[in-house]
Amino acid sequence: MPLINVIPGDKIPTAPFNVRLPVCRVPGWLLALWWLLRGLTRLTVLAVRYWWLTAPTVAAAWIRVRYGWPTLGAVVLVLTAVGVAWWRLHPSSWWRFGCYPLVGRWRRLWVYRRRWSSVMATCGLAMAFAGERYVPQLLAVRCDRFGDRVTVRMLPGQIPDDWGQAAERLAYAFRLRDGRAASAGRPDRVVLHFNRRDPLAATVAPLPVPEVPDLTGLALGVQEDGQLYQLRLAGSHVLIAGATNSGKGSVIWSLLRSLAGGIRSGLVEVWAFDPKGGMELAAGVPLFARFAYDDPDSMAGVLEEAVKRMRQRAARLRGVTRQHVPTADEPLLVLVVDELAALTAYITDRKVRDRIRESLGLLLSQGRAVGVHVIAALQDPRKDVLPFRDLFPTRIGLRMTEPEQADMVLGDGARDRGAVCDRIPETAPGVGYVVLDGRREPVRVRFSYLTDDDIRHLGREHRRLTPDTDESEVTR
Ligand SMILES: Nc1ncnc2c1ncn2[C@@H]1O[C@H](COP(=O)(O)OP(=O)(O)OP(=O)(O)O)[C@@H](O)[C@H]1O
Repeated sequence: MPLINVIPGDKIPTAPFNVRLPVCRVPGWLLALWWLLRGLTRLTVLAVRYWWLTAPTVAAAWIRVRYGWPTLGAVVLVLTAVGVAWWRLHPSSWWRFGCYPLVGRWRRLWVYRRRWSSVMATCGLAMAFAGERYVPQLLAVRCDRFGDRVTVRMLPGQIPDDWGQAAERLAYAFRLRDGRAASAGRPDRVVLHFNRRDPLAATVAPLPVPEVPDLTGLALGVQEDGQLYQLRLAGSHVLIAGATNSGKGSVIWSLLRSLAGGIRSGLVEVWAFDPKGGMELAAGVPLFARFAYDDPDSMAGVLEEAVKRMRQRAARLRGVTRQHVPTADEPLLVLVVDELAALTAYITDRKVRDRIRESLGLLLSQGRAVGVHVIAALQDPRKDVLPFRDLFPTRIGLRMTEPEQADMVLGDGARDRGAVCDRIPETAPGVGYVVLDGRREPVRVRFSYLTDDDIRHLGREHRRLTPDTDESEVTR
């Protein structure tokens, strides 16, 4: 038995009452006094810990004894009126500072505290050491409109990934459906996110188009915590993976919309490839400098032109700068490919396929520094379908059909850390997971959705202003 208990968890006594028979005779009254004192101390601790319950109860009892029922009724009435007035006049502060803190305390006591030890044991998060049992400590519960954020102090030896794997079981144990774990500011803590309602249930309307696109943060959608999701295109290529109808088109169009200001001014040049016959991208033709579809041979030719342009640019910039800065003379070149696998795997003509693969490999490995970026969507992320998966620094995982596909797209262990792409319902197109800089756990995002009218309107409002803009010329 160690001399000092070094485990910072809640210790569970092996039996409800640890009564040890005294070696010497202790008088019965002393024993009774001892138990009474212990009971009183425990009661005081509970009264202080749950002051938000005990303080109003004591105050109500005192008013009732001192002034009688009518006064107590009047005080309750006034407090209710103040609450209602606050709610009507300033609902956001009422929810934030009045309601949710109280609901959080109540849920901590009633939902979590009550079942904590048993749930920790049944979900495999409790441990035994030196004959004693320990459970992780429940530190705080915060509520908002969508669910609970539960902060826990982990036991030594546990990491947030252990909690990520158990998160769904924990959610069900606490009678909720959706759970995931995220690391907290301190290394001994983990935050469990349990949702009652999905914050991303509603479709996200198209976001405003900035005059000058910020390539370090293009706003494409909304994150689960309500913040805008901003994608860093500078120095990156983007891979969008998802099953059919998962909303890949909405990611592409959100991206094109955020770039539209630059397309109009000539800072950004988009070359679009739509191997599925032009169905997906045709509505935005006025935005594109090149639009290749249908014929694999011509698409291979356009890709080779892009490689040529990249090489010329690299030769010009060599020794001048290490990162290209877009100008109207030398714009950012963005290659958008809908269904990349149709170029890399499904083409039967081997020669054409090899030409395409070679060009793509060169663009992906050498394009970033010289302002040539590839944005590609695909359904099947397996390596034999997309050999250059690892050359895409930014990856987006939408709804997928197999659990292991999340790891293929977002990196090993992504699913255990919460990217459950296979669990995204078919009723939530445009919802996906992304990995943000400096965040271990993938973040759930909903991308904005542009209808065909929105796309046509975008094309009209932000069509390229350079003199060569002519749909018949740019469409191949
Ligand atoms: N972000 C979104 N928000 C709401 N609904 C969306 C969103 N994205 C797509 N949808 C809906 O889902 C349907 C399919 O979307 P989309 O065509 O973008 O999927 P996809 O993954 O590109 O499919 P495919 O692989 O067949 O081309 C759309 O017609 C639209 O109704």
